[in-house]
Amino acid sequence: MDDKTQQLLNKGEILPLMEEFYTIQGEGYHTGTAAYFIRVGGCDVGCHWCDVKESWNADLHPATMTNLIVQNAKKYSDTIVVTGGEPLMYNMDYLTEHLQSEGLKTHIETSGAYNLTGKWDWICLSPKKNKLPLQEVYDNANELKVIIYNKNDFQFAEEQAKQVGSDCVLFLQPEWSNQEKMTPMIVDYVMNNPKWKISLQTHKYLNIP
Ligand SMILES: C[S@@+](CC[C@H](N)C(=O)[O-])C[C@H]1O[C@@H](n2cnc3c(N)ncnc32)[C@H](O)[C@@H]1O
Ligand SMILES: Nc1nc2[nH]cc(C(=O)O)c2c(=O)[nH]1
Ligand code: SF4
Ligand SMILES: [Mg+2]
Repeated sequence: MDDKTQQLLNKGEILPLMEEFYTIQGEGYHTGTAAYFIRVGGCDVGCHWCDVKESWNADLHPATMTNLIVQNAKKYSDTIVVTGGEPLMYNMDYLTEHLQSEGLKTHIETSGAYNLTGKWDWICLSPKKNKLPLQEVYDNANELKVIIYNKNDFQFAEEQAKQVGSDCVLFLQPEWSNQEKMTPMIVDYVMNNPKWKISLQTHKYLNIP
């Protein structure tokens, strides 16, 4: 990458764009709400069950002018979900300032493992054991969405819940490949521990992106 490109990337004026699509938010607090998704490439967190491993290598995704991403997004929806990959590997200030100045709501899906940049109307924090969130992301999370792959993850979820603010909405979401096994356990867990809610990947049941 040349110096000029690197500088634009550092300022968030370009971003490696994997895909963008208009769909229904399938997960968490805003489930059921129409939203435009911007998926940024690049992630080094390495979740073995990640459902978008194609996103991990940023070099495979074209550096795209952030202004163009914003001008396109505003044609589709008032609500923009920025996801990845791990969007906080990049400076999100430029993208979110321009989305908000167009009157759009900015939502993020993040592992919280990198500095919190950007101005967000909603932060969904999905913490990962192999690269824990930074304190500033815990402090600003609007929802905590812990993925349940096995029984040990309930303990991890409780530890993570201690780190977020008292208004943060708490979700347990079954890992997709293991959901037949874990969903009944999550149902029982939520009935016994009603501070938690269950989140399903409803877009996968609906066969939409
Ligand atoms: C693909 S990640 C991208 C954003 C960010 N890297 C993160 O992990 O939050 C988007 C959401 O999908 C969740 N997710 C990824 N793979 C999953 C799977 N196999 N089953 C359930 N949820 C999954 C993540 O935990 C996260 O909440
Ligand atoms: N419909 C839909 N909802 C989602 N919520 C979070 C997603 C993500 O991959 O970040 C996602 C996704 O990929 N599709
Ligand atoms: S942090 Fe997110 S994108 Fe990265 S590997 Fe884990 S689930 Fe996938
Ligand atoms: Mg997804």
